[in-house]
Amino acid sequence: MAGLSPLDPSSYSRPEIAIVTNIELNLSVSFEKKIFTGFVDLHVQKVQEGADEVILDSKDLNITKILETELNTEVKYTIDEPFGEFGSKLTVELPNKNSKDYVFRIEYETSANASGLQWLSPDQTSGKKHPYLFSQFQAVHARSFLPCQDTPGVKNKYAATISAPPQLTVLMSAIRDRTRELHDGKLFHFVQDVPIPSYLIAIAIGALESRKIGPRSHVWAEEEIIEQSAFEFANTEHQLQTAESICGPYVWGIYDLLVLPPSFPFGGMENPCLTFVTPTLLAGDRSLVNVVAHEIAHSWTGNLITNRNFEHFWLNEGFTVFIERKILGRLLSPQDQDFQAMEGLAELKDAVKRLGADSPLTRLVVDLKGLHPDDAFSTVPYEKGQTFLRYLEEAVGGPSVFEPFLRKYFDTYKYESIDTVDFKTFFIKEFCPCGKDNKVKQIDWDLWLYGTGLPPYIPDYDKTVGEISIHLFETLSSWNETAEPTPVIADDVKYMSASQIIYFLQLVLDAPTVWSILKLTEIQRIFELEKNKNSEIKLRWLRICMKSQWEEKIADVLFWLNEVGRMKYVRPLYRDLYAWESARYKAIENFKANKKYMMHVSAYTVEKDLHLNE
Ligand SMILES: CC/C=C\C/C=C\C[C@@H](O)/C=C/C=C/C=C\[C@@H](O)CCCC(=O)O
Ligand SMILES: [Zn+2]
Repeated sequence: MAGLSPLDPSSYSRPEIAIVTNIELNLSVSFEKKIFTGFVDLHVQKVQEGADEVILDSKDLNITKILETELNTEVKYTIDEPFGEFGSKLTVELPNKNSKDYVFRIEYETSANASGLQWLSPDQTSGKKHPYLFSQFQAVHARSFLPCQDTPGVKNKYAATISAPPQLTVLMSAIRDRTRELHDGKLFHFVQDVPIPSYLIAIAIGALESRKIGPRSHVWAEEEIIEQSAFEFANTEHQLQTAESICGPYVWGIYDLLVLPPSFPFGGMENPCLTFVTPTLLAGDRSLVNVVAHEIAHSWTGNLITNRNFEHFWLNEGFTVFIERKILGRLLSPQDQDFQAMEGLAELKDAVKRLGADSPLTRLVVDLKGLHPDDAFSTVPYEKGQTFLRYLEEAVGGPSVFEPFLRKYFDTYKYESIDTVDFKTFFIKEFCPCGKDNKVKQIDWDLWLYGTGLPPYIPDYDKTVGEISIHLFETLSSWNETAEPTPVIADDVKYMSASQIIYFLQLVLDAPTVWSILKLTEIQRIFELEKNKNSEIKLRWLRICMKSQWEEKIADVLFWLNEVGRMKYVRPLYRDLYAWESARYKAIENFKANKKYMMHVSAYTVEKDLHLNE
């Protein structure tokens, strides 16, 4: 497929011929031009005897010169025509040299429309005084920031020197080493000594403040939300210690959080040493910190052991959700752990319904040949993946057997990139399915890994925590609102947690019947939804309103769509508006007007949701 690798359908790079072993970036930022300029030193090792080129990924990069620094000679290179959203193949000639090792200095600049970078003007920030820049490189956007082997099958240490205007702070997914004042700016130096895949390189530059929230953690944000952020994430160290008690030592030194502007496209991104989070987590009551537990879990699953390519994304995400819920189970209760899984299952059912039960994208291991990872993304690898692991855990005898296995798995494959067959082989070796009735022997690996639709087995989750939501849903479902007085008062629901309200709303959203606006008005009143700051509640509430075609609420939806860029919220709401014929035009006009403020990945996917590219 247009020169893409047989080992990774999302990358041109061929590490089996010559591999990048270390990255040293030296860049300066221009907010005026929305570009980075400078060079990167790529250390390259010949793998195949007789190899005469190293193949890299690049996207919209303006490369001006490539030098081999030890020979101090300019080398020849070619940049192929871009193919779809994958960028261009960059082939660099290996000069004739006796040793296997090379250092290439690539002089280049990024482009103003780099798909992995989001540039904000001062008026798009909270402080309104300074510009802001942040990155989101997963799955394959690192190539729009630097030429590299942009496949998770290759892991590198990296160092970076970044120069920026004096009022701004640069942060990266690495240890902050030192800062130097220049006459016209500041120089920031970073070191990441644990090998990571390119998608975990990350950068943010803005007028940032920090607060210490634990012995190895700071939270970073613009001044306007720093106190709120410090409050929301105050329990981070507790979560980290709980994760360590499950997974083993945390190897990354620091665990900082950066609260980004609202256009950040995901809930969180597990950038090492510096998790990126959306400000939609700032609920004011710490009710959405499960996302932080998720990102902390990635410190082992995804960041230490990494999917070899994105066809095995469930190895990153299914394991991470599974560990996230174990952390919450330890911090809250086993019943809460199961409740979270029930909520996740409801989201999985929604996704399977939307994609179609026979869609290849509902498989745990997907085929990405010719398909961009951003187009394959859904909750399936997360929730079907965690369900599979829960099933495996039950099959081998429960957590007391499975957790020591997990620690051995982490220890065996740490710092490596693996695929599903590696995991299966390791599992089978550990739990030798010898006996006839052995549950391990009965595991239908092919059905789980390559079957479409919902998981073949759904665990019998403890329903204690969800009972109140189910009861409320049933009461309101059977209420004849035109003839009977309301069966629920605010007192009945005042002790419901945010998660219980979310689950109740999810049940309403998934109900086969459409609830009347009268009934919805009642829900709005008893939960005081107009005042609620929890974004998961808001998402479900607004989706319910769209399902019931509550005309007046369209304005609220559009307002929120223009405020946040988190795809988990923006995509379903745009799809809902599109599905409602009389709201469709408004949705399309709104999107066209606001597209320029969205990050590439959000605009790219919503454009498809609105069928604008057909
Ligand atoms: C089977 C899917 C195959 C490949 C998809 C891989 C990457 C897709 C790309 O779009 C990037 C995803 C990045 C995700 C980052 C964070 C998520 O865990 C957030 C989840 C949603 C949210 O809470 O907002
Ligand atoms: Zn994740």
